[in-house]
Amino acid sequence: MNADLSLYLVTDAALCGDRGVVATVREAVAGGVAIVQLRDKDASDAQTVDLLVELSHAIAGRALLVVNDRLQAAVDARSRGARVDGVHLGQSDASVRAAREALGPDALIGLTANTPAHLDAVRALPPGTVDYVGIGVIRPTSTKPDHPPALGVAGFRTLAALSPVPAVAIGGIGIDDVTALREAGAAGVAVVSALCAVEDPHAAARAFRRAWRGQRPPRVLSIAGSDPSGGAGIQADLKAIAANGGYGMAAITALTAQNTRGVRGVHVPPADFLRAQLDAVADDIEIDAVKIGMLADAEVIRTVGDWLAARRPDTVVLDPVMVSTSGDRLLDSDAEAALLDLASHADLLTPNLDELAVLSGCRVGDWPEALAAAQQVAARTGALVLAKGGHLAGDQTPDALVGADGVIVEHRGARIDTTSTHGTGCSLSSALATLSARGKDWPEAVAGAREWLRESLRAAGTLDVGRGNGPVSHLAGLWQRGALETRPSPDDVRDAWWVSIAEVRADIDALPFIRALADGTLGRDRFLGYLAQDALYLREYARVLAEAARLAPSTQEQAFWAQSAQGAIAGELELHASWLTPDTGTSATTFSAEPSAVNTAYLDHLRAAAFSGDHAVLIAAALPCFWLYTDLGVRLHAGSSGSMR
Ligand SMILES: Cc1ncc(COP(=O)(O)OP(=O)(O)O)c(N)n1
Ligand SMILES: Cc1nc(C(=O)O)sc1CCOP(=O)(O)O
Ligand SMILES: [Mg+2]
Repeated sequence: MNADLSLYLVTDAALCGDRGVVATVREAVAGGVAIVQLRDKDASDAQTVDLLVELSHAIAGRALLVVNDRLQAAVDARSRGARVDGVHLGQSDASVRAAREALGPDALIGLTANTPAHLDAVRALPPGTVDYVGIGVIRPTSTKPDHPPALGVAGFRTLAALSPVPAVAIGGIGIDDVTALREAGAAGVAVVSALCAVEDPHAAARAFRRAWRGQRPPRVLSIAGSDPSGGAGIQADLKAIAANGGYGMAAITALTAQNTRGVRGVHVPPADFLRAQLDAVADDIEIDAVKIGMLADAEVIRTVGDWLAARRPDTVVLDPVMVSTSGDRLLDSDAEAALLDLASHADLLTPNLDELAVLSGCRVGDWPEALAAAQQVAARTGALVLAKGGHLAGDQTPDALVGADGVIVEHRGARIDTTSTHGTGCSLSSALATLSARGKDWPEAVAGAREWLRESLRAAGTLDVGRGNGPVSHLAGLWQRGALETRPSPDDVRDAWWVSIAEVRADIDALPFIRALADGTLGRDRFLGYLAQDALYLREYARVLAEAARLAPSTQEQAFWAQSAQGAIAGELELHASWLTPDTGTSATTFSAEPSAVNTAYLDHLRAAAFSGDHAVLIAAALPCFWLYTDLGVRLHAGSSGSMR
């Protein structure tokens, strides 16, 4: 069997503690463990069979499952319907030939080998009898008191070089050993205490996977349709993967004739050719993550499901393309049922609201209903669900990561004013798969992918592609950060800053006070109260600007800051004085009101920066007031607080 041995968990009931073996395995597999070995010297044969059956259900095809020593237990568990992929045998356990005979040609048979003679014996066996060897111990370990002498990495390297089959390192391995062992020729690392005896096996497994992967970009395979206009499908996926730091690959499930104004036709190649594409990639390249998009019919869906069952990468994101933008169901009932089955192979699902309604069978008319439906789908499939609010009415577009127990994290933000939304679902799911494959946990991946997509949407208008709904600008971030020029101009840097804080600006625009100011409904007292606070603010702000003048490195800057300080006192206070007097309906006490909590916090921030003695820190703290005030004033004056600039 051609197995992924990279991260190999060997269980130990005592080290798993109160959490137990099954929960430990479930968490570690979710974190990226590729193969699990049930090892328990104290359990009876019957207990071992029972636990194999339970582990088989818990793993559900997400990793391989083998048993230590007990060949009959593997046979018996299989007869009870458990998926037991094989057995690991020591030099004094049953023979590997008997194991191969009992479990068949597709089973995974491992053998312990600690000397060159052991490896010579493997070489003498019929090819295909042993799939891998376990070589150890790397260093002494209390987990296996009767362990052989420690080899160290060098000793492992020597033996691995003699092995006719892939060699897994074991014994006293920690996260810091991974790179050296991989460079010494290990096909994987087998660990017990480093995954069983830790607080968070999921996080530990992800750390091991990151260490195993090293600094190379993750390999992300898109399994989706082709959109020749470049805005959606594998074309969008490849751009999104690259923009988020991955190496993109693509197996095409369908060819479409489409542009930004719609789909003219779809051609679905034979499903066995899709399988051939998938196997061709997997046979040659270690795939770290897959993103699954358009799957045209039940046969194609089942083909992908069968492939995942045999060669599942660490991360699987399924974007369940089931409903067209116009609301038409794209799949027949057989295909929808097959897609729901496929969903149980995924780590994360990214349905839009219409697809969430189909998957859950619930009404999804508003955001609370979307969250409830997402929780129901998560509970049913075992996958996490990203509920996407983009199709909601109104000017808010929330997203929420939801699990079986409810909302894990929710993001809110104003809708970005653009019609260039073609391919946003494809792009987002590809970004999520890539960020997860780079080692981010799902909340981090969701936050990063959402921010990247919003930046791509904000810049989409600059592409000017097609006369329909155009694509997002997948590489906008790279372009704006000057990745394609030698050095961004000050204007480019300023523009990039505006783009990077666009969500903050959108939130400011959405503030009730600003909206009331913009549409003329702000009450007089509210405005006078604001002026009173602003006057208190300006008095202190002037001191900060004076400090900036004092610290300024050049006379020109010194003059600028001194004039600004004078302006804060003279011009603004004079304006407030003309408003905040008894004949304008405010009493002296209004004017001398104490700074509000927000005002105080802001002033404390500025004072801390001012008296840090660092000019750069001071002007970095002081300038946002200048820039945002001007920006807001200009847009309010222009009577529009929607378009940014
Ligand atoms: C992956 C792997 N390698 C070596 C061993 C040790 O197996 P064995 O020699 O049978 O010793 P016990 O595990 O039975 O004490 C292993 N279990 N897994
Ligand atoms: C199960 C086993 N077999 C070994 C061998 O050398 O064959 S060492 C070992 C235990 C490894 O535990 P830990 O990762 O906690 O050191
Ligand atoms: Mg043994």
